[in-house]
Amino acid sequence: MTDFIGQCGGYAVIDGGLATELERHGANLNDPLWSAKCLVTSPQLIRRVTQLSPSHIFTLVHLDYLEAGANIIISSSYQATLQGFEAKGLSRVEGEALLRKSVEIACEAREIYYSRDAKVFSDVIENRENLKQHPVFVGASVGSYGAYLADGSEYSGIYGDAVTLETLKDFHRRRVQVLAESGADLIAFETIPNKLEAKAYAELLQEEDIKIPAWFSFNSKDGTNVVSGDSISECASIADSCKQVVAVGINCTPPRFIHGLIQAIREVTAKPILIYPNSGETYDADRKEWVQSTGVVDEDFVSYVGKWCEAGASLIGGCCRTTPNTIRAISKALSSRSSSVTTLEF
Ligand SMILES: C[S+](C)CC[C@H](N)C(=O)O
Ligand SMILES: N[C@@H](CCS)C(=O)O
Ligand SMILES: [Zn+2]
Repeated sequence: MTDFIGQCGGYAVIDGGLATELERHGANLNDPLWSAKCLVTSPQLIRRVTQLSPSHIFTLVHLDYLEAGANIIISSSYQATLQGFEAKGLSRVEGEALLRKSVEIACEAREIYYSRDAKVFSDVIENRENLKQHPVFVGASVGSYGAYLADGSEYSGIYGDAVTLETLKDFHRRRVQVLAESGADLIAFETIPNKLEAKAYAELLQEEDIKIPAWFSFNSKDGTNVVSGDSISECASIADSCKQVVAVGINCTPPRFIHGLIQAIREVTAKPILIYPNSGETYDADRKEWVQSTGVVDEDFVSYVGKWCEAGASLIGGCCRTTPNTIRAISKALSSRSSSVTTLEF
């Protein structure tokens, strides 16, 4: 991850809200599968389908984020679980295929992005040796058990005593195995709401000898602890102790809480720190809608970026309710701090 960040110029840009963009393009995510519903019903909403007629051009979310400057795009598997698919009547084999599909869509978007960029560059630049293009990783999203519950539990982290370490490991095991073999560059464990789930992920990575790296990203609603009330230091320490974890951080958390959380994480790990906050709005899990009043506009969001870098973050993006515009602005803010770009071999 450190090499990748170096290739990105010292700071890597993570994409923005995926579900947010699907909704903006008309998807109704009021479903237990939330954004993963589109994997079952309309993958074309997530993958750009470029045909000759402009009326057939669908907005493709991954590609929009790449064009906005993202170095890491995160697959649509956040709420894609084998158990959730089975509840919809899909077989285990079909569910595993959909998990792979979520990563394949992101990898295809990266290919389209590279080939388009190559075409644009080759039209204007004769010497291909000089072509510069930003590197891109695909992260396979793993949302928490609370995300699968589809009741906003990833913002409480309270699962009850019946849910043990073994419950969580068994819940995630096959999904993690499938995603690890999907062609993704890393597994993005996102919106981790408590210490128990972090421990379950760390043990799974080791027990299953997962061959691709992972990041652990927690969420907070007070700037001091993760949402369950567990200490961010303890959570980040679990990530620090796991050899497959190559970055640790915070996502889907209001921007105003991020600075202190970066400082707390830096005290317990030397691994790269990632942050991709949400807009600061609140999620109404019953209505499956965001309450707009508490959010910040892109300008305010981006005004934090310099301070987050100074506190130690080196991977920065956005989560729910952020858009390609947010990511474009982050990319611009980071490029003024970056030291280099890579040369791409076509
Ligand atoms: C990150 S939250 C907005 C995802 C959606 C939630 N798990 C739900 O199903 O309501
Ligand atoms: N990768 C997910 C995170 C939800 S918290 C998304 O952007 O929809
Ligand atoms: Zn989010």
